[in-house]
Amino acid sequence: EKHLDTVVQKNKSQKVVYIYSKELIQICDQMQKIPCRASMVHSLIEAYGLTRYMRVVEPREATEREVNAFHDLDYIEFLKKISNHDDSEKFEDEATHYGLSYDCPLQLGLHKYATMSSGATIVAAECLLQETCKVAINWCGGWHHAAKDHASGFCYINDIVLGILKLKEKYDRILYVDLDLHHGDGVEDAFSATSKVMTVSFHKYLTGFFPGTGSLEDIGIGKGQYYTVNVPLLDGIKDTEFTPLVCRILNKVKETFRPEVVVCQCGADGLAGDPMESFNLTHKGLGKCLYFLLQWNLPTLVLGGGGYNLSNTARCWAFLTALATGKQIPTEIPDHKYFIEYGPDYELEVYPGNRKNHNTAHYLRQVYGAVLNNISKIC
Ligand SMILES: CN(c1ccc(C(=O)NO)cc1)S(=O)(=O)c1ccc(-c2ccccn2)s1
Ligand SMILES: [Zn+2]
Repeated sequence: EKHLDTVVQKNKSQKVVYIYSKELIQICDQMQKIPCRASMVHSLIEAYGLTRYMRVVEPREATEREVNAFHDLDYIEFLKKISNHDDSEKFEDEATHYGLSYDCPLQLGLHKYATMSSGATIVAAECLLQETCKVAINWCGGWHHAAKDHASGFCYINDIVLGILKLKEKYDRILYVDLDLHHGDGVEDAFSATSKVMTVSFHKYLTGFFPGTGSLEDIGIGKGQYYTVNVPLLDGIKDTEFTPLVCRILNKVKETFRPEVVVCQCGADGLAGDPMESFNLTHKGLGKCLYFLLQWNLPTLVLGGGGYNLSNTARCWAFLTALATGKQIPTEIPDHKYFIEYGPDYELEVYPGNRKNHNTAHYLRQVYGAVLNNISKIC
């Protein structure tokens, strides 16, 4: 009896946890800036038959207590208040005060969306805490810009910070890796003064490009000095430069910081073909970065984020899901509800464009040298 129980337990701990429910997808589909993206991602993962190799776990809403562990009460109360009024114009001024304007449009059900997508990340973190899995995935999470007192960059509640606070209940040293095109400012700011959470962000850094933070000189403060790592990059970077840079830096981070758990934000707006028209990455480049992290065999929380070419984002995250489950998937897109969106080739591949790469070898050597110099200061 005991033997069987351990076998079952072991088997469960091998499976990747995949956070999903019809309600979660239906709510996330309503986000104006990424309409139906949640459905496209889930449908492709299901069409590739990957859900059978994962333990599907339903999310719940983040509780007020969990949300207020990071966010200010007045901001969350306001979010709740305007989310249920369709005449939100009368709150215009207050809305702007909380960052709820152009780039974080007001829409009905916003509060429910924010608490569901962050509850999903918290449930994923709980699965890692309970050691019932090694890898937990929430493609509806990864909202790295949300600040404690205001919305920013399409992000309302910072599910990543809430997930890390949950992991802190058990783990002492937590590594956060941000592969999104944009700087993970909200997560960095939350932990810039502590040496217990190391944040490493790879992003486009150019005057006037959102959010404008994340320079080489941005290394953390007080006890957190050197536990914030920023890798500022320029337009046009390709897998061949991005992947080795990421892996070499993460290798040094592992040696010095010795993380016990990893949180990886896999924003897909750095892919070739994204409307952000910045980086020139493919799903394979991001895949090699995630694969490198998974080889550490540490509990790993995998999250989504940006990604505005919806079919490329679905291609990428289906590929990363297959990689996490150790399954090969064919390059032909399987028939499913959104098949038509994958034309004209109907294949998994995302091909790099031939946009100019502004990252010279000299520039990348400078950045790499400065970053490694900072990391080596960690005792
Ligand atoms: C609100 N902004 C964002 C949007 C997304 C992100 C993001 O994905 N972060 O990870 C960050 C900031 S913003 O002001 O820079 C933009 C608004 C609309 C943008 C856009 C939309 C489509 C194509 C190109 N750009 S960028
Ligand atoms: Zn982004």
